[in-house]
Amino acid sequence: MKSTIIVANWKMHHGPGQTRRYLEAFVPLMKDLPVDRQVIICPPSISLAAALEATGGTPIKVGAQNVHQQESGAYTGEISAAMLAEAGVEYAIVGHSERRQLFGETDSLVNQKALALQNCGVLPIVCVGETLEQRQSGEAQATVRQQVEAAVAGLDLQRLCIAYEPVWAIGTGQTATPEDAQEIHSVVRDVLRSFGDATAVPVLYGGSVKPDSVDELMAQPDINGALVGGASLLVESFQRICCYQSISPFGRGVE
Ligand SMILES: O=C(CO)COP(=O)(O)O
Repeated sequence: MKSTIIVANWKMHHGPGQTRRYLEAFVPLMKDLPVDRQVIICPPSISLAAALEATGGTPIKVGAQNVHQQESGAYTGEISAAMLAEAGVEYAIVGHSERRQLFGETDSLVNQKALALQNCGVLPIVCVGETLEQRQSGEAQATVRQQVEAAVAGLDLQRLCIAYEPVWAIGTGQTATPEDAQEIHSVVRDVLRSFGDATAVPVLYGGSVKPDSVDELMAQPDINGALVGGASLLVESFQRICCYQSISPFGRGVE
């Protein structure tokens, strides 16, 4: 896997036509993408085919935003991991806080979904993160630790991404400070160590990532990429995020 992974989570935005128009403009801009970066676009399910077509033959990958945990059956409105794989989708987000909060997804369900994806060769991007209440009551680390432990059970660490998205930072414009994010990322890494090769798993940060906050976040030692919502909806801002300039921790100049 590439050393830095930048994922666009479009949520419920951009139908097939808008997806095509976006990618027609975006794909050519990615010719300047540094070689260590992987860009993944996660559109709504209805736009996956358009995204796959528009990114075919380019280094850009396509991911889904959700999956059903069962192989097949009477689950009206749902899509299986095998169907995603058959369509050419290589990644899928699972356990996003919006799914946990609005659709009642539990840690155990997130784990089942991730297992279903790996069984079909689709790489899960498992989201974890504490609420504002949990942070304010000093439970951020314990919450994330428990979410990662539950989500990762039985998974192959060589084919997995984790995304730390503090719920209070999502869509609020309130990004975690690089230091706060790094602190939780190192907790995630610590939990992963008890499951195997923790260095194999990219740990992404999500929550109000913007072109002007990305550089410092990505300079943290345990942050391996970004999961971007609002700022991925416009070509220009997402291009700036994807092509951020690495800041060397030793080369930030004099304060
Ligand atoms: O939820 C997110 C990505 O999955 C983050 O969304 P925002 O970047 O809009 O805060």
